Amino acid sequence: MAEHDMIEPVIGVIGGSGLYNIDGLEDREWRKVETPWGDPSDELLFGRLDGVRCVFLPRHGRGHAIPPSDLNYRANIDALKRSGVTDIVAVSAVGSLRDDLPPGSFVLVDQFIDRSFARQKSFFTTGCVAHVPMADPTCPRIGDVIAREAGRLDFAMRKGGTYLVMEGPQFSTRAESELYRQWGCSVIGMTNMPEAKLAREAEMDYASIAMVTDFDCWHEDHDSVTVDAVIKVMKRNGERARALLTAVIPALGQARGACHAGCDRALEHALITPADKRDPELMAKLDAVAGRVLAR
Ligand SMILES: CSC[C@H]1O[C@H](OP(=O)(O)O)[C@H](O)[C@@H]1O
Ligand SMILES: Nc1ncnc2[nH]cnc12
Repeated sequence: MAEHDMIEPVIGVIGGSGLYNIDGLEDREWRKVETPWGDPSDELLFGRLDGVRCVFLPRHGRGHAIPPSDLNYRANIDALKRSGVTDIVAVSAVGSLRDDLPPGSFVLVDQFIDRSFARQKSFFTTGCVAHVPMADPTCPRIGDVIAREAGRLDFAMRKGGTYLVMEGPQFSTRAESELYRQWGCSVIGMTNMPEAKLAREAEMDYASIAMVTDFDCWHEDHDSVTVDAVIKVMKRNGERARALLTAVIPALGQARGACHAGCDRALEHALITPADKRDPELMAKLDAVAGRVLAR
């Protein structure tokens, strides 16, 4: 896309623990989307909110049956891209690593430390190598819109924070939790990587709203984190996230030019394998993710 072209954005929402649906969608329809990377977590929910096209995907599937390490992150991102999504708002439950982010806090994440290790992290495997920039892993344009709408709703949200991605599914040990605090991390979760990396490779703008459910295990006034405790806070967080999305989606959906941060052109200078050395089978699989740059 050239910088002066106008687009009608399509907003993708990836719902994490506690968010399996979104409110107020017109023309709603759950549809199966096939991808060359396998099956996404579930069918995708298509619809419109105030006329803005949006597509919702429950990250762990409806019924939350898929753990973080078994999620097919590539299929999830490809399915959204294939469905026309331009902007992704990811919503996730997290533990807090800071005293001033108690359960119930919302954080607009702007950095990640990726400690996950048992996942497929790239669309670009042997046969076509690409290295996209990740210095700023989230889209500041989407972040500004979320922060503005949160402000309008009088909704407290911390702008900026580092999300430590652990492999899981077990929660962290106290020593790990203390280490991540020393590293200056704000929150801990299990899913935003490789999701954010793959969104960047697929040239989709990605923002992450982290909803704090617990103090992980470092906090002296709190016991170890348990799923029961997490679920109690998660229900309330989920309701508030749905209210926020009802405002954010129509605001993000206004016609716009290219992203000033360049997220939608991340592959522009990323491919290193020359055209005549690329694997045709892999090229076919990359049709949705990299079609813009491979077509020329
Ligand atoms: C239910 S607590 C642990 C679980 O919740 C988070 O999931 P998501 O990021 O999809 O909201 C965390 O990453 C774990 O997968
Ligand atoms: N403490 C925690 N650690 C990892 N993922 C989480 N998701 C919610 N709380 C979490």
